Order: sequence, then structure tokens, then C-alpha cells
Amino acid sequence: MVLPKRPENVHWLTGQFRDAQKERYYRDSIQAQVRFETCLALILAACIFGMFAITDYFLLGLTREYYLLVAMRITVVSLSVILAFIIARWGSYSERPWLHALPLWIIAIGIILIVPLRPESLGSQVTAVAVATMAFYLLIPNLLTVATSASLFLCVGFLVAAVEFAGITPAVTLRIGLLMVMANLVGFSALLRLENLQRKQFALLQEEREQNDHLLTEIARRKSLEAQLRQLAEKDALTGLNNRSHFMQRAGELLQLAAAEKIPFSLFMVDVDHFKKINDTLGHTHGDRVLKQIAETLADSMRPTDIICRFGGEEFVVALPDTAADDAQLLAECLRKNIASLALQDEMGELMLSITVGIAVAQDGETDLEALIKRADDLLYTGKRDGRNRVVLAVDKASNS
Ligand SMILES: Nc1nc2c(ncn2[C@@H]2O[C@H](COP(=O)(O)OP(=O)(O)OP(=O)(O)O)[C@@H](O)[C@H]2O)c(=O)[nH]1
Repeated sequence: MVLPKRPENVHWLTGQFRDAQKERYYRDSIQAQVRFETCLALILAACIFGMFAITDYFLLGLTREYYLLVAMRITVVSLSVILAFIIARWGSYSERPWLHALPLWIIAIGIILIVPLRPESLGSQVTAVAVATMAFYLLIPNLLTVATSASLFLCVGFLVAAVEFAGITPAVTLRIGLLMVMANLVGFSALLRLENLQRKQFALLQEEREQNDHLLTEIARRKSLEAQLRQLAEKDALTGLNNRSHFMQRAGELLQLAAAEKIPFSLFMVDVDHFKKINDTLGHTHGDRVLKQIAETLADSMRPTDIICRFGGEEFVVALPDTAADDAQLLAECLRKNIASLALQDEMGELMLSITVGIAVAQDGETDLEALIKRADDLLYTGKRDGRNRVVLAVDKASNS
């Protein structure tokens, strides 16, 4: 598989992201680390710069130049240490890059100032400038542009000071100049490569994170779709009760369990009386409202363990595990009364809202749900035939309103 080529998003010369916002985000992300590393590097650099006071003493003795050098070194060390703490506390790699640049310029000025005070030790100073140049690029964390300008300032300043105060010949100037150019080129290319790699790595990581986020959103969307689909597959759209196929599955499992554990199991077949008349008189929409209210009353009247289902049209079925005939009859009566007293009744004028319930009780070890439903249905139609608004358990146990 050939991957599409990504557009180059890091500038070839500055080593920064072309997109300013991305660059800012990148700098923000490494802020804490840069602050810590800068602080550490500055304190170390200041200590090394200060320690050269010992070699100054051996070279100059207790002369005026020595005291001036010591004063300059103390100033540079103090400023560097103060700046290290300021950067550690308030440094912001994205908002205040100049604060991070300041110590480099102070150290550069310090190094340049050594030339007029110790012109006879130019050789060792050239080495120090080359080392400092590399350190500016590689050891003190900074932007490539900042490190380059500070390093160039150090090298040019040093050369000018060397010509001015150490009186070096043009040939020596050229040699030192070439050495400085080399140090800058090596430092610049190394830092450019590093900056480039770090930003590309950061961009890849970002991309991966975005893809992960996208994936998580997609997973959540699919889960919600799945839940909606399950809802559609299991629930009746109008009442939110279980639909027929879901009921058959769940009630079938419960009936099997009841048979296995020898616990009673009852089943209600509930039908709204004269529902056609309600529809015809008050309209289909009102009929729907009645069905919803009946579904709510059913849900409120039954236990959470009972399974309620809209079996079709104005017919409902309820599976009642662990319910024997007498309890089932009491429950059905209670349900019938609850429905007859629904507030909705007031809007229906002459029309009476009532239900007829047929109750079938599973025999010992019975697992045929269809047969149980058929028996409840037969009893329901017995109730309808006998005048409706009643609960029918068996001929001898029928309860009239
Ligand atoms: N509003 C509404 N009506 C429905 C829905 N499903 C079925 N019906 C209606 O329910 C009525 C059922 O009428 P029938 O089967 O004659 O029963 P009934 O009028 O209740 O008479 P009995 O059951 O004998 O008391 C029909 O008019 C159907 O159109 C529905 O989802 N909403």
C-alpha cells in the first residue's frame, strides 16, 4: 500500500511549524520540560563561567584587570542564575521566547568582554567560544533562530574584540573566523535536524491522537446506534413496552426456569374493551394516547420482574414469574381497577375505559409458552363474551366487576 505523501509542515530553515498555531501548541506542550532544562543548563553554564576566575588569577595575578574580570564574571553568573530562576518560575516558551534568549546574550557579552581584559590568552578563548557556540545550539534549550542569533553575535563580537584588543593578523582572523563558521554550521545543522525531528514526531503523535479521538467518537456513535437498533428490535414504538418477539424470547426463558425450579408462573392476556368505539368516537390519536396510558398503568402496577408486552393492537400480555393463581387474580383485579380509574376517563364522556383479562397458570413442568398464551387468550374471549370489564382465571374463578 502506498501512503499519501504528507505536505511538509516544518520550515526547512527555522525548524518551526509553518502553522503558527501548531507551533504555539507544540511549544506549550514542551514548556515545562524546556523551563526545567533551561534552568539546569544556565546554572551549570554560570558555574563553569565563574570557575574560570581561578585561571584568571593564575594568568593575571591580583591586578586591576583581574578584579575587573572577577566583577564581570560575578555579574554574568548572578544575572544567569537570576534569569534561570525567573525562567523556572515565569518562563513561557510560547509567549516569552525573548526571556529564554536573554541569558544567551548575557553569557555572550561576558565571553566577549574577556578579550580586552585577557588579550594574551586568546588561544584558549577561541576554544571557549567554539564550545560556547555549540552549547548555545545544543545544550541550552532554545529556538533555532534564538540560538543562531546569539551564537553569531558571540562569534562576530569575539572576532571584532580579538582584532581590536589582541591585534591579531588578518590570517589569524581568517582562521578563527573559519573555525567559528564551522562551529556555527555544525551546531545549526544539528539543532535544525533535532527541531525538525521533534516537530515531526509531535505532528505524528497529534495525528495519532486525533485518529484515536475520532475512533472513540465513532465507537460511541456506533454503540448509541446499536442501542437504538436494539430498542427498535425489542420495543414497541408507541408504548415502549417489549414487542412480541422479544417477549416470546424472555418469557420463554422465564417459563423454562420456573419449570426447572418448580416455581409458579402465570400469564395475563389483557385486551381493551370496545377500543374500536374509542377510536371511532375520539379519533385515532386519542386512541394512541389511551394505549400509552394503559401501558404506563401496566408498568406501574406490575413488579419489575414481570415482563409486559404489547402483543398487537389493543392487546397486551404479561408474564408473571413466581406468581400463583390467587396472587395473579388479585394483581389482575388491581390492574383492572387502576385502568378504570385513569384520569383519561374524564375526557371520554359516555365512553367507559375498561379491560378484560384472561389468566393462564402454568402447570407443573410446563414449558410451552404458546400453549399458555392460547389458554389465556381463550379465557380472555370468555370474559369478552360474558360482558367484558372482568378478570377470568377459570370458569369457577371468574371475577365480575
Ligand atoms: N389508536 C390506535 N388504534 C389501534 C391500534 N392498533 C389497533 N387499533 C384499533 O383497535 C381496534 C380494535 O378493535 P376490535 O378488535 O374490534 O376490538 P374492540 O373494539 O376493542 O372490541 P372488543 O375487544 O371486543 O372489546 C381497531 O379499531 C384497530 O384499528 C393503534 O396502535 N392505535
